[in-house]
Amino acid sequence: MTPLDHELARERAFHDTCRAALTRMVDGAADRVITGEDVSASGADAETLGYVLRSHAKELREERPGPLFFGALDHEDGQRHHIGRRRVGEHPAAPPLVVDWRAPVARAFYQARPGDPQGVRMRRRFGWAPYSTGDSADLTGLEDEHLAGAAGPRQGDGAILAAEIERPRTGPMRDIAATIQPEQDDLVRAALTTSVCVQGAPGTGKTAVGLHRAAYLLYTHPRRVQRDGMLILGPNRTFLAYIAEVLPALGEYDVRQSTVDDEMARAVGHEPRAEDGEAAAAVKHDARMADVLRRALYARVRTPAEELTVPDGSYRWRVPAAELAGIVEGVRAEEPPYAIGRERLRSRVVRALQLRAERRAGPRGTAWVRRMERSRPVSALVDACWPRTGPEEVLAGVLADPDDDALTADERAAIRRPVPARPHRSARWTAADLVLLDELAGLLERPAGYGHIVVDEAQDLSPMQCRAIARRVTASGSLTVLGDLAQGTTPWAARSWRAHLAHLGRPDAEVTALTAGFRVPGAVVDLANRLLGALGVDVPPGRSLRRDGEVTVREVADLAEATVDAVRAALGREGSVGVIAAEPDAERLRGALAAAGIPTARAGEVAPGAPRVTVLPATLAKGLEYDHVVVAEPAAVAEAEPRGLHRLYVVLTRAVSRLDVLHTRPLPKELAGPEFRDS
Ligand SMILES: Nc1ncnc2c1ncn2[C@@H]1O[C@H](COP(=O)(O)OP(=O)(O)OP(=O)(O)O)[C@@H](O)[C@H]1O
Repeated sequence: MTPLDHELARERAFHDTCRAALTRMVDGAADRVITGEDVSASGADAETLGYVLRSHAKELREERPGPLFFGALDHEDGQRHHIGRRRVGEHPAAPPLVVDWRAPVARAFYQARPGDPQGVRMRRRFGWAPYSTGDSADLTGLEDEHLAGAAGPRQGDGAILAAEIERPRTGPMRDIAATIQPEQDDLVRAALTTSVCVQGAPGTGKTAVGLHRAAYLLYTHPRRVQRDGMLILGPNRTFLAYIAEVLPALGEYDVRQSTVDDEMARAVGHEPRAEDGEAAAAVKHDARMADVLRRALYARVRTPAEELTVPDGSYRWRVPAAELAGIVEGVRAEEPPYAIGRERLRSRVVRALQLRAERRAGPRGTAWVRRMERSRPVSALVDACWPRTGPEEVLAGVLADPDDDALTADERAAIRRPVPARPHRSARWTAADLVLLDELAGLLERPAGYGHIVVDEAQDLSPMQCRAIARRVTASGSLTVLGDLAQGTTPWAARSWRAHLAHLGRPDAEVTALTAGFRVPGAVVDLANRLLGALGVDVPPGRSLRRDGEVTVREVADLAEATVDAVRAALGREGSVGVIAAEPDAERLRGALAAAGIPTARAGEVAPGAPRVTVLPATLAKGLEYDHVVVAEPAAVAEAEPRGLHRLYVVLTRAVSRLDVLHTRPLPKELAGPEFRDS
């Protein structure tokens, strides 16, 4: 037996020990589940405790089977820690067999290096068979890195890390807990109160960082983050389906994952049932709309023309119009949410009545105050000066007559739309209208916030969408903003992070650039980077950490035929295949592949058993990745929309290993250059 075999045998035996302990943990958790009938605590408390324990037991039971650790640290003080996706230990107070990757003691696994060993003598990485369900026999390799002290020889050459980075992709996105890199770890473990912004070239791990940061914060601040809630926002449902498995794999099940559009629809209680033209959408998403809406709402507030008279038994209390006007102006100047302003006005008016009453007739109690507040004259005054209203009514008014100097005549014309005065509930709102309704709802009442929001593909948000997100963060909460200015494809996409962060309510958040790419091979990065100069943004170009990669760029006579051939060839290798084209081409190519007997999936179909080939329109490619990508007719992708070159940049950078670019028409000139050969 070689020393390596001996170590592997020892580690497999330890894994068996951990597995047995985990089984006892699962059984123990189930045994500890109680209900209101089992304990003497008050019914509600027992029910809450029971719920928590039941949830914990259920999570443990439903945990996906897999290896229980991926690394280990030998510390200079002689301690050894195995590190895995979750803690394994039967007794909460005793040292665990496996430490959770998020625990402070695990940090050195990601950060220690020869010049700065952080008390670590040796770091060990374990190699597990692909798709292992956690059978100890699947532990097939280990690599040791001696960082300090009596340095022994390094076993392995970093192949375990490289294999993890270069592994073929199938199914949904996976977690990267085993291989988080130091610069990623800094972002993952930033303090809860710190809002971070990551400008990352394609495939640098922005999404991965955001999801692991979410898991880290939930582990490190369970009470605070769980109490206020955590929200992950992605660009579309296809993307959400792709990332949906990552947090559960890290043991976190209670995180809301949504799109901005869905979040708006849920908040305002309407689905979008109409579409805006380009010009109207551009105006509605512009930051100036915030002022337009605020002015429209507060234009409803009026100063009273007459004095207030309230009968009270044999008395009549009077407040002169000038004093009432002062009260209204005073409340308005305080800029409370509109609904609170209404109640504040009511109580100040009653206070003015009370002062008069007490001067004449002695102290008035709470019951008197309540009676005055509900009295008809006071309610009529409040309704007249600070009328009750709702977001739909105000927006309908703005769209019917967008009479605000902040907008040009053309802009007013672009959004002018007759909306039935009543009932507003049945109006046909557009997606941009929902954002405006949400802005108004936020002016009427402060919404409940989340403790932390992770926003992916944030470069594509409009200023108004950014404001909607900013409103949803609690006063002490924070944001993780992830994006790439070069991948901005919406008409309002950000060109600078500073301005964007200001709309997100975090003008001072630090912007960190990630440039080391885990997805895109060097040859693909080189091709995509040819577009960068034409994209009008100042971002550092990405580079690749991968050693593999092939690119072919071919002019072909028949796009469908060439696509079928390229896909056939790709299917001879391992991994997923993505065929990406402009919308009408995508449908045509799907048909050609079907006719050739090649089944295809639609974007976002990640269920086991889904076909290996996905055909998708370029507009849905953002955030996704495939081992082999066939880009059909790049010129059509570039021409399909105003920011078509940005879209093409996104499309080209979806390839994990191999990229075929097929074209019948000339390539966009920005992409043309020296020919690519297989590398
Ligand atoms: N430290 C890492 N170890 C292994 N794989 C990694 C690491 N970081 C990222 N990856 C992998 O690289 C791929 C790209 O990551 P991710 O999708 O998070 O990048 P991104 O910056 O969001 O990309 P894009 O902007 O193109 O959408 C994913 O498959 C991810 O799992």
